[in-house]
Amino acid sequence: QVMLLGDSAVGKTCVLVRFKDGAFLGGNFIATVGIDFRNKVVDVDNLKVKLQIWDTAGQERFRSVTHAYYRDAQALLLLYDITNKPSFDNIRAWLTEIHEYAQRDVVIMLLGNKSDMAAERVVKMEDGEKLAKEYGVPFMETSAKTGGNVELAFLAIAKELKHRATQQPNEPKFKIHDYIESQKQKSGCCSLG
Ligand SMILES: Nc1nc2c(ncn2[C@@H]2O[C@H](COP(=O)(O)OP(=O)(O)OP(=O)(O)O)[C@@H](O)[C@H]2O)c(=O)[nH]1
Repeated sequence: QVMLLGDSAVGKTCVLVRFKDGAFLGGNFIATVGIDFRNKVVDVDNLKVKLQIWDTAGQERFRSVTHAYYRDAQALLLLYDITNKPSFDNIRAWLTEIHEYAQRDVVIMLLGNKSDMAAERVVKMEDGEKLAKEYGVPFMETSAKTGGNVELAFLAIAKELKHRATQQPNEPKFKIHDYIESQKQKSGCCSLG
């Protein structure tokens, strides 16, 4: 199981819909109530990995509902919105909650979403990178609108989980940081090959 976490309106539902259906939910913002999930099967080195992805409500009043699901998650995608400073400042509080409720070896990835909104940006990419480094978690900026890095975020998680499940003693360990660094698109844009 993979869980999406972060403040309300950072784009958790949109990132999931982009990954699942390849589309962008523009227009009216409809806050998630409680928790919702979608499945997607991805190919990892010719092996099918089924991701069950839980989309949680960012609003405070649903916190007690979502806490109950943390311990079943193998991976957590923690999102903030690059145009919303408080959503970035709250990441530390999210990480504290994660350490309190999630499994100790859970895979965590930090995502700065809405990278397409360059004109409204208030959180620098370096600040995201710095915070991620401090906590030792992989980081990338994503855009549910253009699709930038969305697929990569889930694929990196799927690869990591597959390696954990099938790791042979003599096999080199999968390095999620290196994989992401070699694959990621630096800008939010989409027109790469
Ligand atoms: N430009 C742009 N807008 C986005 C992006 N992702 C989400 N949005 C918009 O941001 C708003 C909130 O997106 P949601 O995905 O519903 O947010 P959420 O994090 O699921 O919110 P909660 O369900 O309350 O936790 C919507 O109006 C989206 O259209 C993005 O990458 N780029």
